[in-house]
Amino acid sequence: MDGLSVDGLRVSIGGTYIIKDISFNVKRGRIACLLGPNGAGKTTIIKSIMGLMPFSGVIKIDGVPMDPGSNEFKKIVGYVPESPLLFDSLTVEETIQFISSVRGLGSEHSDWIKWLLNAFGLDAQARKLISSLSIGTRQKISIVTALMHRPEVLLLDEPFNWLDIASIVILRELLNKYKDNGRSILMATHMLDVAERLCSEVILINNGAVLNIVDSSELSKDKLEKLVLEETEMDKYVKAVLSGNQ
Ligand SMILES: Nc1ncnc2c1ncn2[C@@H]1O[C@H](COP(=O)(O)OP(=O)(O)OP(=O)(O)O)[C@@H](O)[C@H]1O
Repeated sequence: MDGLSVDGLRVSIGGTYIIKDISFNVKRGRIACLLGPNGAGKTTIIKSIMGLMPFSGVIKIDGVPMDPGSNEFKKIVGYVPESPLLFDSLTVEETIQFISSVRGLGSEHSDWIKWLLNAFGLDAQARKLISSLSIGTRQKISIVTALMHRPEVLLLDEPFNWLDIASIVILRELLNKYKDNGRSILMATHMLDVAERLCSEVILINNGAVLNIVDSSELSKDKLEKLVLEETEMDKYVKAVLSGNQ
């Protein structure tokens, strides 16, 4: 099963490589989690795969090299950015209509979009301006807009941020189903409980490089916390802080 593959990804800013020759793949039917400290490079990896940052390397979907900026790529990929990127002056309804029109979605998508809006409790917000909504509600709209064209590959940057408990459970189960239907999902997260429940493999990142890729069937939550702290050497920092005088 092919899915998403990333080969030799490098990102240079001001002459310094902030992503250094990273390679991994996310097969169909798998969820890979990018885990690592703040500033490790998780968002940069996702943004470069989306074509939002200049990079070198090869991105393939199902074995086919893709140009991240192309329409073909956008049709098969869904993206939830670190913070919702929406137009403040549109209503929720207009936002959905706008994205449907840009993506050329026809009436065959209507039931699925209605289902998504209902699942995240957005029906009642239809006439409200984006600017008037809470950050959690904007995040739900960002998730709906990433899913409405039923993409084969999902790139999610901290998708659970700001969500209430019900939405966390709904998104978690939705992603599980999505994975079981043979899609590939790459997700950056700091939430170890989510990683433990959802991820097929954990890609540990630090200083712009892959430290390790671990199949999560081998990991319990406690082990995952220990693994992330030890592999990134954050354990030394945590010990030093906690053993200091307060
Ligand atoms: N546009 C930019 N200009 C300069 N440096 C950048 C830029 N974007 C990212 N970086 C640097 O690249 C490194 C990786 O940042 P990135 O946002 O990818 O980390 P992250 O793992 O997603 O962190 P977090 O967990 O805090 O979200 C950081 O050192 C950051 O300062």
